[in-house]
Amino acid sequence: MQSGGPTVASVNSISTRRPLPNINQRWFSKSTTSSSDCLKSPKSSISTVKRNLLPKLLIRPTNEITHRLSITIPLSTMYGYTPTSLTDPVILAADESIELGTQVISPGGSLANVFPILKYVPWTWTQRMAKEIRRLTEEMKSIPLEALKKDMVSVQVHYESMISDYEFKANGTASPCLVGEFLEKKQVYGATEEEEETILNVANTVYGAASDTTISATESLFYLLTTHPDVQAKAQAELDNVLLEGGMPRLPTLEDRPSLPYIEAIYREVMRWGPPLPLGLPHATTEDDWYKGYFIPKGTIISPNIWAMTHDENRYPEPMAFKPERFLNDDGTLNQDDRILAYGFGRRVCVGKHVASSTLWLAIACVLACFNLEPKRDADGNVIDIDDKVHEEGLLAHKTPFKCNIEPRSVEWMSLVETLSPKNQDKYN
Ligand code: HEM
Repeated sequence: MQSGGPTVASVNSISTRRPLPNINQRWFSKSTTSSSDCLKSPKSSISTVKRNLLPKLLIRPTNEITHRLSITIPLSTMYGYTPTSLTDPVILAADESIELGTQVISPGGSLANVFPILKYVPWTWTQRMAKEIRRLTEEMKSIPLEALKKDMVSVQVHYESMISDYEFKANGTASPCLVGEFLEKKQVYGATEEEEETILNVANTVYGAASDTTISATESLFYLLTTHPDVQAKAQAELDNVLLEGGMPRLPTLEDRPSLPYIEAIYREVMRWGPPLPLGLPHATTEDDWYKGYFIPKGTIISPNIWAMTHDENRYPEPMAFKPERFLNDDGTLNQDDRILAYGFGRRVCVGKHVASSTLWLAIACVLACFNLEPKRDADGNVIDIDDKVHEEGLLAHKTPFKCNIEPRSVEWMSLVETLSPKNQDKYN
């Protein structure tokens, strides 16, 4: 548990009656340039990081990598669906729907948040947005659902007597997924329309909640590692100690997590430095309240200023600096500051925080084990400066794009990564 950090009380202290605490302009400056067991299981995180992240680092631009990692996990755990590219129709519909949705729910993002009566007036901006979001949400649901149903039909024909087994696809390539599990049980036990609707809505919520947040954290991760070679070197020394067996490398797994305190400290520091939702998600009070002399009427929209909490100078001196060491004791063990405020608080805390934590930890450990990251150089060999700007997209913060080189650390690591490439999967599995 966290020791003496910001509490839920400090969350309540921010009301619409009072200006938000002095949040750093960088997050919001428009002028910047450039469930089910599926939710608890780290398995999807492991295979996605290994198959979708590492081989791609050898060949793809980083923005595609961060998207691929972050989008594939929720889509595969919910629908067993693997998008083929960043222009996959599910991704396009989701991107647009999430962007419009976060605009609408942002405090001040819509007049209807201030004057709720406007929700009922047809042809207002909010009404039109809501209609468009509904259309896009239907697309996000129906495309992967139809793909999954097709696969399941072939299962019925092929494996009729094994319908209650976890073999969803005739070709056997799909991992178990929430919607598939439901459809399978429905064939055996039946289900009401309402139950089906609920499951599909859960799947959609997870996809919406999991993708952009993980993308944002992964962007911060790549930026911070690229600009901090000292942190990379320290982390790689720790990883080599655990992962090199007889000189031969192996990839990290979640079982290694307790043996790698510096990697854990990097995870905590990335989430502290760049909380993906700097102002959390807005909530409304259910009754009148007083806090430190401020009256907060029932129905007030409250935004927890997570960014201010993770950049509290008293708690985190030099808060803009990236220093994983702030989470370590003098003897190199982890300190007690293990509450990741970026996931929110209380009853509505992020339900996917364990999936996110496993995914991000594996991404940090695997990337650093296999690669060195450094800023790109121009034709004369000079380092191209990387700015520290971050921009907002709805409620989410994203690092502005930057260029970096991602090089395998050695021939041995490179060969290991190549074995994970999809074209080699059959050979090595
Ligand atoms: C870096 C990754 C992530 C961050 C920083 C993050 C952060 C958050 C935050 C701040 C909230 C709002 C909490 C509140 O209302 O106080 C939230 C809610 C939620 N998150 Fe996450 N999240 C992440 C990843 C995920 C993943 C991977 C999933 C699903 C697998 C997920 C599913 C959800 C859901 C369903 C909610 C709504 C919970 C509710 O309202 O009861 N999130 N998340």
